[in-house]
This record gives sequence, structure tokens and C-alpha cells, in this order.
Amino acid sequence: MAFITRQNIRSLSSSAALRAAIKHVTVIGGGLMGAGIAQVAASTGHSVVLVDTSEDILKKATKGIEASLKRVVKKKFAEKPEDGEAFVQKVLKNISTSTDAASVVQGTDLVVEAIVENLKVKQDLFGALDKAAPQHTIFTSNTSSLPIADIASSTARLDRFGGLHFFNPVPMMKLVEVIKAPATSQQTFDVLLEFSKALGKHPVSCKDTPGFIVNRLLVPYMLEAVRLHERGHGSKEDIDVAMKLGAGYPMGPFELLDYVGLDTSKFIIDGWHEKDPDNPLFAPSPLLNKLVAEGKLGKKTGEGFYKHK
Ligand SMILES: C[C@H](O)CC(=O)SCCNC(=O)CCNC(=O)[C@H](O)C(C)(C)COP(=O)(O)OP(=O)(O)OC[C@H]1O[C@@H](n2cnc3c(N)ncnc32)[C@H](O)[C@@H]1OP(=O)(O)O
Ligand SMILES: NC(=O)c1ccc[n+]([C@@H]2O[C@H](COP(=O)([O-])OP(=O)(O)OC[C@H]3O[C@@H](n4cnc5c(N)ncnc54)[C@H](O)[C@@H]3O)[C@@H](O)[C@H]2O)c1
Repeated sequence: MAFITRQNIRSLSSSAALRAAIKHVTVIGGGLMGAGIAQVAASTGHSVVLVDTSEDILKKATKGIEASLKRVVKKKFAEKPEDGEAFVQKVLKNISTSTDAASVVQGTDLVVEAIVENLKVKQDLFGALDKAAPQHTIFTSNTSSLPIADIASSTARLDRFGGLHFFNPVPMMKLVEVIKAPATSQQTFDVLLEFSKALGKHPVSCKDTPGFIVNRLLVPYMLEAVRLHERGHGSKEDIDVAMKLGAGYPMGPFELLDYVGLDTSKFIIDGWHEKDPDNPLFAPSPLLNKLVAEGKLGKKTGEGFYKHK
């Protein structure tokens, strides 16, 4: 570990050297995204510590990772199921868990944060981690909508702070948006691009602008679907079928909102509305607000726009 130091980081030029820079990864948040990121990092040979606030959440996350890995190997090792089982066990061995982020970051090359979409909570976390992590450790956030520069402002490592935005479900979705904030160094950015490739993902470069590329287009689209339904211009079922069969989307907007999480979707739109209240694309939705207030957060709680088993 600790391949990158401030002294040798300038000599990191080849792809191989950049890839070798990240061996030990700490993923903070063991929910939908964090569990998927930990799974993919462990599957590609990284040693991973997954952090959350309670042992119960971590147990649930580990069970989810095991179930997801079994789905992956069913196809990948269809001819040799015993090799598939060995792969699952090997990957699970690469993952340990902890409820104490500050102690585990002492041995990490990269932090990927995937906790709740709230600026203050993220800043508090990174402020504490900055004091505990070694100099060489790179910090990243998987935020959907918050400026990376704002999250990084709670630390003194602005040059070693960037964005790594994964997509749900992480084991299946090939894209990673790599975000270069104004103070992110070119070396950090290059390491993050190579790390994304080492995970088997396709990185794209993004500026630190609201929603980066995908969410700036996708979130207004999903909210427009809710508004269309609120106006009585279509049932959610018809809108979903229309977008799947008429536009070739794998999920309709209501299915996707349930999949992403209605709380996360509300955090995103509320944050943008606060900053740009005149933009009609960022207007809050009464129906979304009502469902979140009722605790109907989508697939993860068993009900959102739809009921889930
Ligand atoms: C808001 C945020 O900031 C950004 C975001 O993340 S926005 C959300 C982005 N994500 C999307 O848009 C997802 C859109 N949906 C899809 O692409 C597809 O519906 C899907 C990949 C989720 C599922 O595919 P679908 O064909 O509908 O269902 P299903 O048959 O269950 O799954 C297809 C394959 O994926 C696998 N799979 C699905 N979820 C999986 C998971 N969590 N782990 C492992 N494998 C999984 C299945 O095993 C299956 O494999 P198979 O073809 O070998 O049987
Ligand atoms: N859901 C999506 O489709 C999606 C896609 C891309 C990015 N994101 C972003 O990823 C992040 C996580 O989203 P999610 O959907 O996985 O949320 P989630 O609610 O499923 O999981 C969040 C996890 O973080 C944990 N947590 C909260 N505060 C913590 C702290 N201080 N320390 C450690 N753990 C803490 C919670 O206990 C929970 O397990 C958010 O920033 C979100 O915007 C979400």
C-alpha cells in the first residue's frame, strides 16, 4: 500500500503505475451504491473495507453483495459452477467491514464515499477523515448532485479530492463519471480514470457542474414524467410502458425512480431548486414529497410509486 507519496506522485505517468496506485479501498456507506461499489472493487482484486453506521446494516450489505455475486457468476461460470462458488468466496474474502471510518482510513489509498445525499453530513465525514488519513490517500464522493468542490472544502486535500459517480446497479452499469473539480490535480484525476478502468468500467470525464452529465439529463426527465402524471396526462403504468416501448429505455421513469430511491431523488431536486428556484425543470413535485413523507422510498423500503415484493 501507500504507493503514492507526495514525492513520487509526479513520476506516476504510465497506465500500469497509475493502476497500481490503488490497492486498498475504503467504501463509506453500505446502502444501494456503496455495497455495489465494494463488490466491484473486491471482484477486481482490490482489498476493500466497507463502512456503515451499524453492524446490522453491514450484515445486510454483505448478504446483498453475496446474492449479487451469485447472480454474476451464474452467467460468467455457467459451465463450471464450482469455479463460480470459489470466485464468490475469494471476492468476499477481499471485503471486511467496520463502523469506525477514521480508524480504517489509516491504511487506505482511496476513499469512496456513498452516504446520504446531504452536503453537511458529507462535509462532516470528510472533515474527520482528513485528519485520520495518510497524505497520499485520495478522497472521492459518489454524490449524485452536490458540487465536489463544496464537499472537498471541509478538507485540506483539495488536490487529492475528486468525484467518482457510479450508476445503479453498480455491478451491471458500465459507466463511471470521473469529476475533476477546479482544485483536483491532474495526477489525482488520472489515477481515478485508471482506477475506473481497473474496475472494468468505462469512465467519462466530467466538469464539476450540477448533475455532471447523466443526472443533469436524467433527473429532470424523471421529474417531468411525475409532473405529467400529476397533471392527469397519463397513468404511471402507461408512461413507463411508453418510454420503454417508444424510446427503448430499459425501465420507465417511475420504475427508475423507485429503483434509484425516492429520498435520493428528492434530495437531488430540492438541492437544485434551492440554488436555481426559477428553473421549472427543478421544481419540487408534491407527489414525490408525499411519498417520501410517508416513508415510501421505492424498492429499498418495499414501496414507492409501486409496491415491490
Ligand atoms: C441517480 C444516480 O446518481 C445515478 C443513477 O444510478 S441513475 C440509474 C441508472 N440505472 C439505470 O438507468 C438502470 C436501468 N435499468 C437497467 O439497465 C436494467 O433494467 C437492469 C440492468 C437494472 C436490469 O435488467 P433487466 O433485464 O431489466 O432485468 P433482469 O433480467 O433482472 O437483469 C438482467 C441481468 O442483470 C443482472 N443483474 C441485475 N441486477 C443485478 C445486480 N444488482 N447484481 C448482479 N446482477 C444483476 C441479472 O442477473 C441479469 O443477468 P442475466 O441476463 O444473465 O440473467
Ligand atoms: N441510488 C442511486 O441510484 C444512486 C446512484 C448514484 C449515486 N448515488 C449517490 O450515492 C450516495 C448513496 O446513495 P444510496 O442510494 O446508496 O443511499 P442508501 O440510502 O441506499 O445508503 C446510504 C448508506 O449510508 C449510510 N450512512 C449514512 N450516513 C453515514 C455516515 N456518516 N457514515 C457511514 N455511513 C453512513 C446509511 O446507513 C446507508 O446505509 C448518495 O450520495 C446518492 O446521491 C445514488
